[in-house]
Formats: sequence, C-alpha cells, structure tokens
Amino acid sequence: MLEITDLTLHYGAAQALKGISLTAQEGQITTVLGRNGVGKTSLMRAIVGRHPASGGKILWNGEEINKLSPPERAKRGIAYVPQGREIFPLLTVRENLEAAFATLPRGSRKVPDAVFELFPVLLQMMNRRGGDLSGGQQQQLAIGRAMVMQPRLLVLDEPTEGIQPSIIKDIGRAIEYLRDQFGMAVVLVEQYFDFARALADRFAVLDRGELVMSGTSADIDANEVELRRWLTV
Ligand SMILES: Nc1ncnc2c1ncn2[C@@H]1O[C@H](COP(=O)(O)OP(=O)(O)OP(=O)(O)O)[C@@H](O)[C@H]1O
Repeated sequence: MLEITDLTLHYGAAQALKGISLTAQEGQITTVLGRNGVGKTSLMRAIVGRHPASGGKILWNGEEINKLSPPERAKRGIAYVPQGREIFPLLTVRENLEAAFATLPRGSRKVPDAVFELFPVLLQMMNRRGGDLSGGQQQQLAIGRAMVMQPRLLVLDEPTEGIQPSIIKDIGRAIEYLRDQFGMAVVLVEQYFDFARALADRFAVLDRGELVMSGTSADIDANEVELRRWLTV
C-alpha cells in the first residue's frame, strides 16, 4: 500500500503541494483529478522520486521512501508512465521495452507476454523506431515499458492526453487488466472525467495544491455535479 501523509512540495519559493494525504491500495485504481496546474504531476513526481518532497511522508508497503532515488524506488516495484510518455525516439520499440531491464535482476529480464497480448501493435512494430509511432502507439509503448519492470505500483500521468478514442479504450482495458490480473496498485492522473469514472475504485481531487475531495467509485456518481465543477476551467 502507498500511504502519503501531509506531503508538501516546493519549486523554489512557490508551494505546489500543501499537505496532501492519500492512500492507494494494491488491486485498486486510485484516480487523481483536477484542472491544469493544480499539482497533479507534482504529486506523481514526488511519489516516484523525480522531485523531492519538502515535508510529509511517503510510505510504500510500510517503508519510508522519501529519500530514495527514482531507480531505488523502481527496484521496489514503483513504475512511472510520465505525461508526454518519454519514449526514446531513435531507439526501436524492442530497445525501448528493454530499456526497463535495468531495474530487474538478470534472471528476470524478459518482456512479459501480457505486453503483446494487451498491445499487439507493439509486436508488429518491434523493429520500428519509437519516434515513428503514433501518439497512441507511443502511449502503449510507455505502458508496456513500465510493465517490463513488473511493478506493484504503476503511476500514470494523463495517459489519454491527445489520444484517439479507439486507443483510449485499449488503454483503459489494459489498466483494468493490470489491476485485476496482476493486482497492481494504480495511481492514475486524469482530466478526462468519463475515463476516470469508468476506471476509478477511489478518487481524489486536487485544487491549488490541496486535496479538496476524495472518496470511492460510488461517491463519484453521487457527487458528479460537484466533481465536474472541480474539473471545469
Ligand atoms: N519545474 C517547475 N518549476 C516551477 N514551477 C513548477 C514546475 N513544475 C510545475 N510548476 C508549478 O507548480 C504548479 C503545479 O504544477 P503541476 O504540473 O504539478 O500541475 P498539474 O495539475 O499536473 O497540471 P497539468 O495538468 O497542466 O500537468 C503549477 O503552478 C506549475 O506552474
């Protein structure tokens, strides 16, 4: 379980997170919602170690991970699919997938079959360069690359951003599969309300660096009007 308590984060003098407390359980999708610039990406960066928290605690399965580097967190089973995907454009699809081997012990360096079952297009394009893929295919590659790490916690930052509807469906199915078949804890940043509602077991809404609302999937339906208000510019 991921347990975040009273997390604060600064960029210089500017405070981007103001005391966030949040948990994410294995076998559940926890969705983080909110408008542009409210701190969602900052929260994800703090979880995976790309930006230091200035206060508060991040526990992963009982261990405090605040001071660990991103690779040390990856070794503990935390994988990140960042906004913008960060595919290596000049490397092939195969090389992009194998780039994730670095965090694994030698004996378990294998691309899981599930990557190609969920995203068959990657198998067809194994020898193509990452930069030649469409945005949706790159997003599938980024999720596939995270799966290679065999994570227990998968952090996804706006995987539907700029992606066509048919691929959004594939990505939604893949995220559910990772929750249900592998029992991963998934933390999903999303601005696309219907996608978030379809997937979320729990949700949290951020506004200006603060957590303003949270609850279960049942609460999403019960509070749809208020929730949509937090997402409208
Ligand atoms: N590297 C940075 N340096 C300074 N300020 C930053 C930096 N990154 C983000 N910020 C600021 O921190 C605040 C939170 O940004 P963040 O990217 O976490 O929001 P977000 O909710 O993820 O937005 P988006 O949906 O646009 O990605 C914003 O005011 C933003 O301008």
